[in-house]
This record gives sequence, C-alpha cells and structure tokens, in this order.
Amino acid sequence: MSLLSVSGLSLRIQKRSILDSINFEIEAGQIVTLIGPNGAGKSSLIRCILGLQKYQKGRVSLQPGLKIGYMPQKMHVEQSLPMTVDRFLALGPKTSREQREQALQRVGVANIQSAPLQTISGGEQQRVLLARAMLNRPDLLILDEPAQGVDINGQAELYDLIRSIRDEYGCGVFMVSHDLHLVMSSTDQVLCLNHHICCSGHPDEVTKSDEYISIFGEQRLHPALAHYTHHHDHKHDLHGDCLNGHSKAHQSSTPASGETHNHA
Ligand SMILES: Nc1ncnc2c1ncn2[C@@H]1O[C@H](COP(=O)(O)OP(=O)(O)OP(=O)(O)O)[C@@H](O)[C@H]1O
Repeated sequence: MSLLSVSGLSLRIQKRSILDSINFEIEAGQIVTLIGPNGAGKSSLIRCILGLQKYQKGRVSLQPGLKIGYMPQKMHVEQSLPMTVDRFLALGPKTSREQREQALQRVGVANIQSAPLQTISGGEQQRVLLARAMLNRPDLLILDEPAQGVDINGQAELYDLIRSIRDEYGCGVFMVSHDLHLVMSSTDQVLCLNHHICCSGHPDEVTKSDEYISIFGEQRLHPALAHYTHHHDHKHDLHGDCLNGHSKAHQSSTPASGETHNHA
C-alpha cells in the first residue's frame, strides 16, 4: 500500500474552487515535489493531507500507523519569549537531549543546540525545522517550501540534504517548491499544480510539457545556476579583450551578467 493516496480531492473556499479533483500517491522512498504559482493551492493541499483543512470531495488515505514529520514554510520566532534551539525542539515529541543533538547533527547544525532561537540565521532556522520534522523518525516527511529564505547555494545544499535523509531513512518525501530547476536532481516525481494537476511525471518530462511551459515559461533557470557554454576558437588577454584578431562583434555574443562562462 502507498504511504499516502489522494483521490478526487476537491476544495472550495467561499465559493472559489481552490483544489479540483486531485489524484496522486506517494510510495516509501519516493520524493514527490509539488510546484505551482502563488495561490495555486499548494499549502491548502498540504493542510488537507494533514487534516487541518476540511474539503468537500474526495479522500486522503494514509497507510495505517503512518508517522508524518511536517516542516512548515517558516519558523515564527516570538521575540518576547526567549528560547534556545534545544528547548524549541523539546516542545515537539518527547525526546532526550541526545536525540535532539543527533537530529541537529544530521542536518549539520549541532553547534547551535544551546543558541537562542532569535539569534540563528534564516538558513539555520530551516535546518532546525527539518530536524524537528525528523525527530519522530517519520515514514513520510511533508515539507512546505523547505528552502524559503535560503540563498541560492544554500537551497541546493538543503535539497541535497533532503535527498540524503531519504536515502538513509527510506522515508517518502512530499515537498513544495517554487523552482523545479533547483529540485530537479532531488525529485523522482513532479506534480504541477494550478488548482488542478496540470501535468505530472519525471522532472525532465515535466519541464518539456506544454502545460509547464505555459505556466512557468521556457527559461526559468536562475542566472546563478545557469551554466553557459559556447565554442571558443579564440583567446582573451588579461583584460578580457579578444586576441587572434577576432572582432568586437564576436565578443558581443558573450553571456549576459550572471551566466557562467566556460572557456575551453
Ligand atoms: N482560509 C482561507 N480563506 C480564504 N481563502 C483562502 C484560505 N486558505 C486559502 N485561501 C485561498 O486559496 C488560494 C490558494 O492558497 P494557498 O496558500 O494554498 O496557495 P499556495 O499555492 O500555497 O500559494 P503560495 O505559493 O503563495 O504560498 C489563495 O487564493 C488563498 O487566498
């Protein structure tokens, strides 16, 4: 039996259709990424799965005894209530300090266990939330935009970490992301949501589908990750000027700022 099975799920809020006939399943060890534009219904779908949002039609079936670890979009730090990272984790399922340290170690931030929550960085906050979601050794991790507020290199690292956690624990992962290109290598299946599931499948197939392109456009690759290459039949001097008598016109074909430039 699948860890999670969603069939014919439809949600209306104040007469607006938020989710329409959603069907999908998640198996153990599978990473499924939900992408979609703002307001597409991604968080609403997660809330329906977690039992926090009533829906009008359809069914959410969980494998009997399934343990879910949930990571919300953001940590809401209460400035007037000082708390250490360890204390924050202790608010969750009953655990020893050692277990909490192990969870923090697994996500690479064991050094901040005694730090006040208010002082840790955005990237560290996301890792602490991930550690908390893992505390009860879940069968299914549900992650709502795990890389929110993390810089582009940190995002790639976080997705790698999620994949290695899946490899180690064999759990299923259901996560929301805004950027398919960033999660492509860490995803087995993509669901593209815009109130209904527009397309789904392996990331390579989804990025080529007409539905995906009509929503996201053809080129969404972040400039910091774009890997621009062109065939080089010339050399540059130390100032970047073209040698071997090549004209300025050739130089104008060099990449726009932000693209990396591979010299053969
Ligand atoms: N409780 C609510 N009352 C009224 N409208 C709601 C409620 N919850 C969600 N919505 C509406 O449902 C739509 C989908 O919201 P949802 O937060 O699920 O989208 P999302 O895909 O997660 O968006 P984002 O990427 O911006 O986080 C939005 O138009 C939102 O305003």
